[in-house]
Amino acid sequence: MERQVQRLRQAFRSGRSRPLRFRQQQLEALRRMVQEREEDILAAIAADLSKSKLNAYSHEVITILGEIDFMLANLPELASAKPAKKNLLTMLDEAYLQPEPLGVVLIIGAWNYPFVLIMQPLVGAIAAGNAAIVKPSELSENTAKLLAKLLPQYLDQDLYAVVNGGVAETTELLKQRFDHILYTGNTAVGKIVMEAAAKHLTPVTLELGGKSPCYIDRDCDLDVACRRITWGKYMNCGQTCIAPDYVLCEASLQDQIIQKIKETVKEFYGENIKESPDYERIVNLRHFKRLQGLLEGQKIAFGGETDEVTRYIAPTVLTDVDPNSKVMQEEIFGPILPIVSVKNVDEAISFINDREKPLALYVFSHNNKLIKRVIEETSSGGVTGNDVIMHFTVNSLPFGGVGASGMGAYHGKYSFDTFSHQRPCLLKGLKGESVNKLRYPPNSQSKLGWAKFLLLKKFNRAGLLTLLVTCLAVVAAVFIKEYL
Ligand SMILES: NC(=O)c1ccc[n+]([C@@H]2O[C@H](COP(=O)([O-])OP(=O)(O)OC[C@H]3O[C@@H](n4cnc5c(N)ncnc54)[C@H](O)[C@@H]3O)[C@@H](O)[C@H]2O)c1
Ligand SMILES: CCCCCCCC=O
Repeated sequence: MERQVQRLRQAFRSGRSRPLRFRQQQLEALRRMVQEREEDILAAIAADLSKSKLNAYSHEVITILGEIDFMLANLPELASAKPAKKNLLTMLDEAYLQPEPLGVVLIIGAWNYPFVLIMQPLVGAIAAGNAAIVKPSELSENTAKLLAKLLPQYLDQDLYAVVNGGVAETTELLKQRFDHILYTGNTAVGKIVMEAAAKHLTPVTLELGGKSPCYIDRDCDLDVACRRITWGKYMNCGQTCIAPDYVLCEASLQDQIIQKIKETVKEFYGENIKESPDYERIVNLRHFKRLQGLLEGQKIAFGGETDEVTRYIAPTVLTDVDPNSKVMQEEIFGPILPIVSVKNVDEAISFINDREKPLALYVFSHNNKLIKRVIEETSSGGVTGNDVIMHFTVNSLPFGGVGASGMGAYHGKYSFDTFSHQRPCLLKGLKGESVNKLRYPPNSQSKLGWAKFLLLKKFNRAGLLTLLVTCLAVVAAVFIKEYL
């Protein structure tokens, strides 16, 4: 492992990954890989998550093609130096922010969207000019194996590498020194990653999970709300980091919501859900049993059927859920939707604020003011009003958590920034010592007066005009003294 990281670091130090043309070529190669090996990619995702190829394409491949296209279209602008504001003391100098790559970065992915969660950060890392090691999840082994086979065929092998394996391999990997780590997965392992990174003072982006609440207001189109919630909750069999984890609503709405979600489940997946190509399975037996455990002692409004052999759990709604029950203590990450009743929006806000900051927050209402109020008075990684999941798809919005749901963010420009250092540069000439004298010892009251004037004084319009004239006079004086 150490040798592998060394090899990447050497390649990075050669400077090969920095030129824009090189980054573009690598991103184009990545796009070619997705296009030419589409069938293999869809088959691997399908095998890992019992997912139809159509769903694998729309859940994972579209996102990556969109991300690569974005980076290719915007790379010159993203990588360019951005001029910075100057003060009176530096007005003749050049001040700018120069994005620079961080070095060798590590990307650790989770199993639930095994292709996206490796590829999307990798696109950002390459665009920003880094070398990268990716570590796909061992739980989605087909996608992991495929990435290990395909990426070296399309990308520069000295700069980009795939390491496969489980806890032992990741632990070994985390002993190495990286310049940034982007980890996607559960909070407990997030802490392990952060602790390992701290040993090298390596910055981390932690894309974690949590219980994302969904408040449904009484003033709402329940048909639309329930259709959207049903889509976001049961897609990927509930194994989505930003799936609505539970519903908060007034008790009087419960029965209607249950009925409408039940009807939508039928509309989406048919009478025999097990036969639906659009309904996935739980990733493994451990998670299947964990989810079964969450059903124990609950009042099942509909669903609840399970089949251990195929790891099938039906789309399920729980009603009158006690906030202290197990299903409300941990992220569900499966097709189980508890409904917890609250008296009103105030209670919903308190309920959310009494818990860890979630990765996503959803509010459904005709009343835009109410939506804005819930946003104002709570905190979460991201928000979608009157829908679920969709903020993930807008790459002009940074995607990430806050508090226990993570730190840092990526997607689009934010991926580029995550894997870059915005280097502040101030370039001065070697002339101008007569002005610089102001800051050299010995200090004096008059020098301090000038420093205050030049650095702290705020000007109105008239003041600005006087200042402009003064500056021109100073510039002229300096010019005459130093150049003539
Ligand atoms: N914020 C996001 O973008 C996002 C996306 C997907 C999933 N998630 C969250 O991830 C969680 C589900 O993923 P998971 O954690 O079950 O995935 P997982 O089991 O695939 O683990 C994630 C990664 O951590 C590694 N890992 C596991 N144990 C480790 C250890 N002891 N030391 C070092 N590395 C270790 C795995 O090899 C894997 O690559 C949920 O909480 C979900 O909400 C978040
Ligand atoms: C099209 C929806 C993709 C959702 C990906 C969510 C990633 C976290 O689990």
